[in-house]
Amino acid sequence: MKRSKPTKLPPSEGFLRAITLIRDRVEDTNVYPFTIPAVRSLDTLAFDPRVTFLVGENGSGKSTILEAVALLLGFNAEGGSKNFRFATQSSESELHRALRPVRSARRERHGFFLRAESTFNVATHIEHLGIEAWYGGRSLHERSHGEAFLTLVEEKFRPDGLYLLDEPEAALSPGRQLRFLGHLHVLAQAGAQFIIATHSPILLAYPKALLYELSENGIATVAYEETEHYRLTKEFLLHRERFFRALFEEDKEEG
Ligand SMILES: Nc1ncnc2c1ncn2[C@@H]1O[C@H](COP(=O)(O)OP(=O)(O)OP(=O)(O)O)[C@@H](O)[C@H]1O
Repeated sequence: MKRSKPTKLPPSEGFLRAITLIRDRVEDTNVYPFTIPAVRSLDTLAFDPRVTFLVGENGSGKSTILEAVALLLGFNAEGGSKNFRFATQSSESELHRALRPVRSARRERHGFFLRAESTFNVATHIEHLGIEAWYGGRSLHERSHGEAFLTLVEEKFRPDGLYLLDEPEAALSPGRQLRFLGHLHVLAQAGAQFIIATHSPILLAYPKALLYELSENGIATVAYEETEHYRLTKEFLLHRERFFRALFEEDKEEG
């Protein structure tokens, strides 16, 4: 009798369950980053085992929290894998020193912290290390921003990896954002964990994600359709002439 191969189920746990703010370790709540409402209100922030998004207005604290998680887990502040040790300008906050990670029994074997502004520096460091062969055999500098980013995802991201991404959409056209979502889904279903700060209504639509919205009121879970990003983009695409009427009102008055 022919036996079917046992299917290997992906692990149900992620690597990082949560982060907890230890208030006793906060020296001064009146200075950055504790002046940011989302940081000030942090207590325990639980992550989805697969995909968590941080969404919110510019300056709401997404990058600050993502960077603190990266430093807490031992990533280079400016991006890259845990083996990357380059720095161009040190500007990280002290938040990671006041955080405690709540880890699962699983340990990530791969990982990347990518910030929008440092894909270029990550590419430079890869060249410096002479490891382009790992990234498709061609310098990441010889690719566009979006191509370099997708090459990293396609060549380097693994199911046993933890990935912290800051505005990955900055590099990607809408079509490539969809392609990225395809990779994200395959990797997440196979066991990878992602924590992503984003403004993209396309990425945020990923149906299996946990969404946190950062605002003046702190940080709270939110449904996709309730995010400002979804509502504003939808309204704009459906009724852009209304927006233009309101936005360009001044022109009319002056003319
Ligand atoms: N090194 C720093 N020192 C002081 N304030 C800072 C520093 N870095 C950021 N801030 C301030 O902290 C707040 C949160 O910044 P952060 O970069 O975390 O926001 P964000 O939600 O990621 O914004 P964006 O969507 O524009 O990337 C902002 O008001 C910013 O000006």
